[in-house]
Amino acid sequence: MTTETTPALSATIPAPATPYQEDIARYWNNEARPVNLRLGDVDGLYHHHYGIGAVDHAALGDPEHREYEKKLVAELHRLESAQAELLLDHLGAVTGEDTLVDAGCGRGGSMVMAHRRFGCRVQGVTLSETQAEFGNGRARDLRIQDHVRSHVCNMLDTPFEKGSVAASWNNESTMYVDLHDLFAEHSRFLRVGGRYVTITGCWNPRYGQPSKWVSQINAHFECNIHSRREYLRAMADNRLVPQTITDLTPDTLPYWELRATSSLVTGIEEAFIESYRDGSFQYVLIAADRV
Ligand SMILES: C[S@@+](CC[C@H](N)C(=O)[O-])C[C@H]1O[C@@H](n2cnc3c(N)ncnc32)[C@H](O)[C@@H]1O
Ligand SMILES: CC(C)=CCC/C(C)=C/COP(=O)(O)OP(=O)(O)O
Ligand SMILES: [Mg+2]
Repeated sequence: MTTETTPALSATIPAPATPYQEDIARYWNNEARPVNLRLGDVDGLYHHHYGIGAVDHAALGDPEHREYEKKLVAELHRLESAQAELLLDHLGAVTGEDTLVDAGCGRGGSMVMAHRRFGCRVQGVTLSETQAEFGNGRARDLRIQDHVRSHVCNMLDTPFEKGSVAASWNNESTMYVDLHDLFAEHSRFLRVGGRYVTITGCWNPRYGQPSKWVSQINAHFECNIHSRREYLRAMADNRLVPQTITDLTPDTLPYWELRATSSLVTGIEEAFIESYRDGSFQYVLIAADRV
C-alpha cells in the first residue's frame, strides 16, 4: 500500500480527537531527548522504547577508557533493537505481500526492521507530525518509501480496511488510549487468523493499585498505565485471544541499571528500577490471535 494506491489514507486522516490527544501530539512534536537521538544515530534506527537482554560487559570494556561513553550508547541501542526483534518474532508467518500496522509508530525504527525482515508493507500511525515526517524521511533515505509509511492518524480511528492487515502491534504506545477502543480497532482491521502483539509496561494487580513509582511514570510521560488484568479483559472482549504472555521484567532491568550509569539519564530511571524491583510494575509481551 503506497500513498499513490491509497489516496484516501492521507485525505481522511482525522486530527487528534480530544484535547488529551492534542497534548500528546504536542509532547511528541517537541521531544528531542539525546537518549533517543544519540542511540538512533548509531545505525539509523530510531526507537522510543526500552531494551531487553543481558549487558555485554566485555563489549563495554573499561569505564575509564575515552571510548566508553560511545560504547555505552551502542550497547543501550543494541538492547532496544533486541526488544523490537523479540516483538517481530511474535508476528507469525508474514509474507512480502502482507501489510502490517504499527500503532503509535514513533520515529519508525520498528517499521524499518519489520520491512527488512519480511519484505512487506508497513503502515505506521502517530499523533505527531514531526515523528511522521522523520519516519518518512528515513524511509526515503533508505529507498523503502513505497513499503514503509508513517501517517499522522489516531490509532483508535484508522482508515485501514476491515480485515486487510496480517499483523499489527503497539510497542510502548498502549498507555495513551482506552484499551477497549484500541483492541476494537485492531480487531476490525486485522484479518481473522492475524496476529496482534504488544510490548508494554503495566501495573501489577498483585501489588494492589498503581504504586507511587507508577504514578511518577504516568506524570513524566503524560500517560495512563493500565493494569495487566485490564489488557486481558479488553482483549477477550475484542476477539483477541492471547497466545503468549511473557513477563520481560527481569530482562529489562539490566537495560535500566546500565542506563542509570550513563550521562544520558533523564531522571525517570529510578521510578522504573524501583517499580520493577518492588513488583508494582511489569514489562510484558502479549501476542494474541485475532479469532
Ligand atoms: C513511546 S512512543 C513509542 C513509539 C514506537 N512504538 C517505538 O517503539 O519506537 C509512543 C507513540 O504513541 C503515539 N500515540 C499515542 N497516542 C496515540 C494515538 N491515539 N494515535 C496514534 N498514535 C498515538 C505517539 O505519537 C508516539 O509515537
Ligand atoms: C513502559 C512505559 C510505561 C512506557 C511509556 C511510554 C514511553 C514514553 C516509552 C519510551 O519512550 P522514549 O524512548 O521516548 O523515552 P525515554 O526518553 O525515557 O527513552
Ligand atoms: Mg528512549
